Amino acid sequence: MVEELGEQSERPLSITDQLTSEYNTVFNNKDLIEPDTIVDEDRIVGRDEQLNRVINIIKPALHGDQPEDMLLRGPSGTGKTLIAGTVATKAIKIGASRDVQMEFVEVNGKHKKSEHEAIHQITHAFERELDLEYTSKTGVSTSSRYDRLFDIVDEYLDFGIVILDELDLLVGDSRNKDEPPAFSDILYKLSRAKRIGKMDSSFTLIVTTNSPNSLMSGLNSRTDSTFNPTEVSFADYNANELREILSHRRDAFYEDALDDDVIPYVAAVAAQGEGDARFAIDLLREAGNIANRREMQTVHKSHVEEAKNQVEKNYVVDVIENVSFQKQVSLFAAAVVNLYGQTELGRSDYLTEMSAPATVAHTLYNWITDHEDIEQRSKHSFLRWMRELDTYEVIELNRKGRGNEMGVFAEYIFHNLSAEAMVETLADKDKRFANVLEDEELLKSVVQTNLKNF
Ligand SMILES: Nc1ncnc2c1ncn2[C@@H]1O[C@H](COP(=O)(O)OP(=O)(O)OP(=O)(O)O)[C@@H](O)[C@H]1O
Repeated sequence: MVEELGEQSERPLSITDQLTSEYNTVFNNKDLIEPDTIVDEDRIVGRDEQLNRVINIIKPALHGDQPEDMLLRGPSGTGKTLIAGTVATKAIKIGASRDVQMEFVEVNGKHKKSEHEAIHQITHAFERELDLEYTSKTGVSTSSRYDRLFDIVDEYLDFGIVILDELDLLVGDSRNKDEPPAFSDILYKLSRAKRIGKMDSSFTLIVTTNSPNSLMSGLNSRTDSTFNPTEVSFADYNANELREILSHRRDAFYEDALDDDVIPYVAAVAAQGEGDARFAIDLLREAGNIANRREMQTVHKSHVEEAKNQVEKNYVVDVIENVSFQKQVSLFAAAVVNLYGQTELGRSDYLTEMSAPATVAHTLYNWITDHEDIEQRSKHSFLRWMRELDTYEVIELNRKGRGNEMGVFAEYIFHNLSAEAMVETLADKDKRFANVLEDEELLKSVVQTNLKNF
């Protein structure tokens, strides 16, 4: 049957005309403000002390001596990876000119779920850098992955640099509570291999973390005695420093494409938050994207204002997707209380429609773990994870009095990202969360009964 098309509205321009029409963009060299670009030395602002320390630690490798391992500590976006990557890249170039064969690889603990996956990734990155045949991740034991890594370093390199970014996030979901986190085993096995001289060549570990306490307290005693890094601290940036960092990338945009107040404004917004240079750069890029979408030739302050919400949301989603499974279950429980408890929350004298009381969230945590046969951890652990999510600014932890000497209670507030968006994000990520949502009426009644009794 021939489909009746009916009367068609005139398309103003053909697809070809649209694709080939004039292309306007505010970006001259967008790469400069893309997330993973390692910029040249002359675009690094400040950080002289940290640069000097990292240089002095790496330098012995160029003379055949073993550098110490390093722990670069400090909040997100303060230049830890940038400094480590820039010094490593330069050292490799100098090494090549002196016949010292060096290579560096970087792996981020945030995106890795297990020790096996992380070691495979390191091995794979060396294989890629050295143009070697890739070996498979599956069907081989973790210890043979380590062996392959040590063989590569031994056979092809005088010296390897392994940057382990945000390593404290590599906890390893499938471990039970008595086992140390995955990062403890990784650090133990890598640093021990050097100690017992498993190879003729050697490597150094550069670990970066936002949370040195979680990292160091997660090490078991055997790791503690083999991994003794030199620590280098990175503080967050103030508005002036952020303005300088952004000004050094001004040429990412065409000459007249940025209003004069855009860079100072982006710097001020980022400084008010965490003093995070990544956030500042992301905000500037997103403001440019918005101007482009509107087909405007100049980025205005209003575009930054608009971009702010989007960038903040992306950050929260990124954290949620990458925290350990138990933290996700805890957050899911609290978000479910808020999402399905709106009626009760609205009626309450002490709570608001943006909150979820901690005790009810914990009851739901127990209910969800029973429902999906997930390992149930203590209330103490639940409260600790939620406190951590507060420090990552996923939720806000608030303590409130009920008045009339009825005591104080804790509540979680959802203002950066709605509880609904959190529930959706998690349900898309893991089918156990989607299962819990299947019987919506049951879930609602569990939440509401618990809120009534609160
Ligand atoms: N001093 C600086 N000069 C120029 N650019 C900087 C500086 N510090 C950070 N940046 C830029 O900010 C972004 C984030 O930096 P980087 O990835 O090094 O942060 P980090 O401390 O490793 O963060 P995280 O802990 O989240 O991994 C990168 O684009 C980096 O180039």
